[in-house]
Formats: sequence, C-alpha cells, structure tokens
Amino acid sequence: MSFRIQPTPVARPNRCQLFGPGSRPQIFEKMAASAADVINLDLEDSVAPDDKAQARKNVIEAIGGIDWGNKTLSVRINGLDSGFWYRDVVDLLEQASERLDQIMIPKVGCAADIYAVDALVSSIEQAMGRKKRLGFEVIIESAAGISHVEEIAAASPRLQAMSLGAADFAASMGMQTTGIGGTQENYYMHREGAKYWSDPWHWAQAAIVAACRTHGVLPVDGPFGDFSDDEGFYAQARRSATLGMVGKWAIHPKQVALANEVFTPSEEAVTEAREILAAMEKAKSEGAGATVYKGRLVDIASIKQAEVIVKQAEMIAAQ
Ligand SMILES: CC(=O)SCCNC(=O)CCNC(=O)[C@H](O)C(C)(C)COP(=O)(O)OP(=O)(O)OC[C@H]1O[C@@H](n2cnc3c(N)ncnc32)[C@H](O)[C@@H]1OP(=O)(O)O
Ligand SMILES: O=CC(=O)O
Ligand SMILES: [Mg+2]
Repeated sequence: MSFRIQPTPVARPNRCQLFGPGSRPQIFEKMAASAADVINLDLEDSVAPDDKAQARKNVIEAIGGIDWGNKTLSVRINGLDSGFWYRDVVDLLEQASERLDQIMIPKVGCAADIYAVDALVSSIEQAMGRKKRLGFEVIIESAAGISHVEEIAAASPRLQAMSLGAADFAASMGMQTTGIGGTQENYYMHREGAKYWSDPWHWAQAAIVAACRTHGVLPVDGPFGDFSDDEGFYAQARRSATLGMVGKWAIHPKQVALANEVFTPSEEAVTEAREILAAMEKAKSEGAGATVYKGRLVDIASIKQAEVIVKQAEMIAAQ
C-alpha cells in the first residue's frame, strides 16, 4: 500500500532487442534493416578479448555511420569486473556521435555499480559538452544482481530498462544447465508416472518485473539460446509477456519476428480491452463500480488492466 503513484517508464517500444557482436561489422547494416525496436551492439561476451579494441572502433564508427532509423541504439559495455569497461565508456562518450541512445551495463551486482558508471558518464558528458543525456539499461545476471534488484532499479534516473540474462544468471547461481533460457529438462514435478515441467526463471523474472514497475523501468526478458527452436522461444516469450515484461532479446535475426509478434498486443486483445473500457464507462454512468462482461466480473481494476493493453498498442502504432 502506498500513496505514491507508480512511475511510468519511458514511452517507446521495446519488443525486441537484437544483439550482434561489435567484432562483426558485416552484420551491422542487416541489424539496422531489421524490425527490432532496439539494437544492441555488443562489446562484451560475444567479443573475444583480443578483439575488444577493434570492436570498440567498429561500434563507434557504426553509431554515426549507419542509418539506424528510429530504433533505440544501445551498446553493451564490458562488466565492471573487467579491465575494459572504463575505456568503453570513455571512447564511446568522447568519440561516438550523439545518435547513441543508451549503454547496457552487464553483470550489475548493486546500486553502486550504476553510480560508478553514472559518475564517469556524467563527467565526460560535461567535459565534452554533449547535449544528449545518455540512457542506461542493465542486465540482472548474477546472484548479487537478483539479491539487490530493487536498489538497482532505483539507482539512476538514466535507467530505462532491465533484462534478465539467463546464461550468466544460471552460471552465477550454480544451476545445473548449459541451456540459455527456456524449459530445463530436470526442472519438473512428478505425479502418477507423468512429468510436469516447471519454469526455473519465473521467480527471477517476477522479481525483476516488480522492481522495474516500482521504479518506472522497462522489464525485458533476455536471450533464448536455441534459435532453431521457435516454439520454445514462443513459450518463453509468452510467459514473460504474461508476467509483465515488455520485450525479449533476439540473438539471431530469425527471433525478431517471433518477439515482435508476442509483445505486440493482438487485435483480438485490443478489441476486448476497448470493450471492457466501454462496459466500465457505461457502468460508471449508471453509478456502478462493477459490471459483467462476457459472463465475468469487471471492475475499476479491470480498467487499469485494459489500459495496459490499449496503451501498448497505441504506442506501437504511433511508431
Ligand atoms: C548470452 C549473451 O550474452 S547473448 C548476447 C550476445 N550474443 C550475441 O550478440 C550473438 C548474436 N548472434 C550472432 O552472433 C549470430 O547470429 C550467431 C553466431 C548466433 C549465428 O551467426 P551465423 O552463423 O552467421 O547465422 P546464420 O548463418 O544463420 O545467419 C543468417 C543470416 O543472418 C545474418 N546474421 C547473423 N546474425 C545476425 C545478427 N545478430 N543480426 C543481424 N543479422 C545477422 C547473417 O549474416 C546471415 O546473413 P545472410 O543471409 O545475408 O548471409
Ligand atoms: O548476457 C546475457 C546472459 O544471458 O548472460
Ligand atoms: Mg551475460
């Protein structure tokens, strides 16, 4: 219970974040031509240590040199436990064009990690006279990150989005799997000879959604590694959307359409949401706070639920 109004996250579509290694500039134009809402040029784990410096140069050149349309353009810097991250930040802020919208900070473990990057970014922005304030997004992908998820969500007004990174998260938690997201063979209930698979990512996702919604940050589902498994991707993405996440990463271009489909409210869902709003308008005009729609209760909370769907659809249509 609180008298405070839940803050609204930045109003931009974030249905799909397409990743590509900064060391592979041949695919940058293809990324720009994709239907992803967000592009993540990677300097971190998809780039080998010996390629870091060249990847940084490629990315800096591409930020200003490629037409990214109206996409949100983000660069994933290296983690604070590496010797690369400060140079990523310094070079990006000193050399890249202001087309860069945000940086993604991986492996955050506490709010002070964000503070450290914010201090460096703020100082360089001031020194360079950069006009556009850089946004942040973070990855929760460690035991420390999930333990401090709420303070991380509150750490900086620059923070726009937070993703769950299933691969590093699994490693940090000591989970017995090499799969990146999705169903895990050994995570099941057993009853009368049958197996019922459960979702090992659920609690972390729910914690991220709650922290994000409390502080006006977009919650996003991270990678699904098996890009030959469309049905597995759909199932993971639909669970995430149902929990309140706004989008999902694509680690291969074929996953972009799948994510866009799941995180764009269907015509049927939008029609139903509008009908609920109309039914509640009618109820209100008759002095009632609750009514019946298609045989089920709808009340004032249903207005807020319906508005979530209508607003998502309107924001996407406005793009
Ligand atoms: C756990 C994490 O941290 S996930 C985030 C970090 N990981 C990444 O960024 C990895 C991103 N993905 C990739 O690097 C690649 O997609 C790979 C390595 C998985 C597969 O690459 P490929 O073997 O080239 O894939 P494939 O042959 O199926 O590519 C098909 C086409 O898509 C292109 N393509 C491949 N990856 C991408 C991409 N990420 N974005 C845009 N286009 C791409 C290829 O160039 C190829 O184009 P073409 O048909 O014109 O020749
Ligand atoms: O960075 C992403 C992950 O899954 O790890
Ligand atoms: Mg990771």
